[in-house]
Amino acid sequence: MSVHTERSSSPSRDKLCLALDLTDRAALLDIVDELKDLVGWFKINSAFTLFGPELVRELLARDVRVFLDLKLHDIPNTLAGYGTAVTELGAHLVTVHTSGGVDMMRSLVTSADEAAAQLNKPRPTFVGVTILTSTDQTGLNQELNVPGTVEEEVARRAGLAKEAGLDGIVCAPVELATARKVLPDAAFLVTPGTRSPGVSGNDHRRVGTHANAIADGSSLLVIGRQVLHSEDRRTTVAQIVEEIEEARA
Ligand SMILES: O=c1ccn([C@@H]2O[C@H](COP(=O)(O)O)[C@@H](O)[C@H]2O)c(=O)[nH]1
Repeated sequence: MSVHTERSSSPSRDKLCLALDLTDRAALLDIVDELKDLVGWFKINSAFTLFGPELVRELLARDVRVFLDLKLHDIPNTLAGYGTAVTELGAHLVTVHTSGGVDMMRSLVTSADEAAAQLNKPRPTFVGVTILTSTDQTGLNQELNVPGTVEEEVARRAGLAKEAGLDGIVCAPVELATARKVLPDAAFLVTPGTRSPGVSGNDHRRVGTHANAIADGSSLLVIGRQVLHSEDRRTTVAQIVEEIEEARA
């Protein structure tokens, strides 16, 4: 089995993913061109709905890594189809909801492994979304009717991801230490919900700083609005790079 693992020469670039939550195709590609020397990964959701696989190919042609944030959640047979499709497309990283269960997640991985062997190319890295960073303790217990603490539930779902053969998980920065205890050392831990000190966490309910997330073992910081809404995107990214470098020192 081969999985996308290639690394660039800049460690901080490898740790940074820009969430391209915008639907203007030209503006989106301009931002990628503006920042791709500093940012190694670019994530698409709504833009994929609008512009589809062609957009993924356009990003891949720019020699950046593509995070296709599909947050898959369906029956195992349907997930098998996705496993083949995302491998054929060449996405580097794909999300699936752990709440769909082990059989569902395993079906994605198995079909992607088969497609990768057939096509002689790596399959995407698969990470399981544990609890969305917009969910807090009250939301988990009262609205979703899930007992226990958020941290316990993240650990439980990380265990399901491991059992299903996923490569890692998505969690809030505050759960990294717990997740690292449940998962193998090589697990790929993706953390949205990080910000520079003093910057608004927006709709995230479980947030942390970029520096703390790196120090606690995040594999990839996913950052959108702090960069997209800033007056000078390059300066903002350069400042985040500094925070990452300091945390790694
Ligand atoms: O639990 C999750 C899972 C995914 N996300 C995604 O991360 C980015 C965060 O964007 P910001 O603008 O930096 O808040 C966004 O694309 C989400 O879809 C998440 O936030 N939480």
